Amino acid sequence: MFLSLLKSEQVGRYKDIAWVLFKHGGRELADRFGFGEVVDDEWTDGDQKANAEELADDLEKLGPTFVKFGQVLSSRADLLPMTYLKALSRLQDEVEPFAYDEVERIMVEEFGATPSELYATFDVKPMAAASLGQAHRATLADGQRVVVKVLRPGIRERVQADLDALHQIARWIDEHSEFGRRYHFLATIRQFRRSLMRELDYTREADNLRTLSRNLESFERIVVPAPIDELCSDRVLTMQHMDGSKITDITPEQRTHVDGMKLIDELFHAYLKQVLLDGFFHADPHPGNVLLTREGRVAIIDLGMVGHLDESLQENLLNLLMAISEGRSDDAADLAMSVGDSSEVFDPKAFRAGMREVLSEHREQSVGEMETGHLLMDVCRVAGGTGLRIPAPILLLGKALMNLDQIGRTLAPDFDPNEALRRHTVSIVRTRTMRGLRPGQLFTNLMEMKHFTAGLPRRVDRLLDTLADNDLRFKIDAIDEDQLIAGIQKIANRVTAGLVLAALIVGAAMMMSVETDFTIFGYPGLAVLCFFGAAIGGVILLIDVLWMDTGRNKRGRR
Ligand SMILES: Nc1ncnc2c1ncn2[C@@H]1O[C@H](COP(=O)(O)OP(=O)(O)OP(=O)(O)O)[C@@H](O)[C@H]1O
Repeated sequence: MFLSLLKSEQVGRYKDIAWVLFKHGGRELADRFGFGEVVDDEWTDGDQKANAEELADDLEKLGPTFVKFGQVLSSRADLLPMTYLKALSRLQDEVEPFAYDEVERIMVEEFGATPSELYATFDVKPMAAASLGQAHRATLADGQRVVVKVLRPGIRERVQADLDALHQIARWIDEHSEFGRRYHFLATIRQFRRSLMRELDYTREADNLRTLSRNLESFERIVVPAPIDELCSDRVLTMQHMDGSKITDITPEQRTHVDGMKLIDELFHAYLKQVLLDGFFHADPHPGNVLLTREGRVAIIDLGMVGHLDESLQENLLNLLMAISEGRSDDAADLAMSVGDSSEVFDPKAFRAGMREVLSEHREQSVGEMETGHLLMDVCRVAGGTGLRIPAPILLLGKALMNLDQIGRTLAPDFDPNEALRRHTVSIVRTRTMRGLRPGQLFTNLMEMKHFTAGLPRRVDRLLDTLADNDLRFKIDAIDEDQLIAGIQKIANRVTAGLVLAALIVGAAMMMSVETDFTIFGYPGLAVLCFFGAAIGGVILLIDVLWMDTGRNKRGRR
């Protein structure tokens, strides 16, 4: 057993982690490790909810790395049922704050001065204490209100040790279980390590705030706090204070003061722009990270976790979202398969059937119930269940859109995300075209796909039937070289004759003004002869053209 390979002081921690994973990892793993029957297949909804809450509690007890791990798992619609995703999304990381002495020590180490020397005021009591850091209210010398986030002391070392343990366990699971082969646990942990290590560097979060703020500057109802550069380091982040309440906490009275429909529409548009145009998006827009400011704007905070999409994934995702929102299940399945990575056990037939079922279920929903995020999460669930691995940014996006659906319900219950998706996508495609991002292909895809795909299944069906009957024939019209050359020669002769006739006419016209004794009908004789010559030649050429071409057309029809 792999536990025997570890140092004795690590064993206790590994055991705790392994136990939680196996306890909730399903019967397959539990059996494999001889823990007995931990999970029963015949769960009722109530059992499942209770187990999901228990998983959230167990992860919380394991500490900050696992609280973050739970938050990441909450986007894995391909791996876990919705009840679990919901329980994990609520995972609280309100933990015990650390002492102000530590804050002071970190400030001195980072900037060589204490908070009272660096800020005009600094609230000793933290406004929030999360697993990775805590936030304090402060003001600058010019009176500007700021929030100062300070990284928890010793957190990097602790997270590193936990990640090492998770890495070992994940590798073991991948090598020894069907579950691991299907879901590539190790790849998930590697990615988790990368994103968590980035979250532990506040200079990155400051960069993310700057980038998002720049990308969203055209949205007048959206605001992103600006970092205060001279008071930022990898362990301290000072940024503009956003004066407002969390969307989840707004009162019905506050709601009447804002145009909820416009706000959510702009927020939705901003998200689509982040994902489909900028390829850089806020990966954690849970309602607690979105504030409604006193001026009636939406503030986006906590840019610790961001998602990146390259251009080709953006394009595929755009087409996938359109196919999903229009209920074109076969197109959506094709697109998902082109972005996904098939495991050895992938079953395309079951995937297509699942997609059809999910999209038809959602088609029956009324406008108010439509949830794009939920829909995308369901697509990921079907993919995971049939062995198709969906890229992490799409999973993150599913969760982000689901959070937006929730924010939408709070701000404007009548908001229709599907309609908004279609409307904003058109403007996004236009901007992509103007920016020169593979415009032709994308635009054609979007605008023509609908009509093209309507007839496509029928055409493909017919083609496949013919192939199956071994009755596919090709008709090839070969070119007769001699005839082609004769034809070209004829064209050349006609063009030359035309040019000579044109020259005669121009020459005749020029001679009209020449004074001469030789006249015909009172006009210069040479000019009149040239005109006649040109007219007779023109008529002959015309007859030749009409005669020959009509004859060829008739032959062609025969
Ligand atoms: N710019 C800001 N303006 C106003 N309040 C803020 C601002 N930044 C953070 N806060 C408050 O501090 C809390 C913690 O901040 P934030 O979510 O960024 O911390 P975190 O440690 O990254 O949390 P999490 O672990 O949930 O990601 C927020 O929920 C919010 O109440």
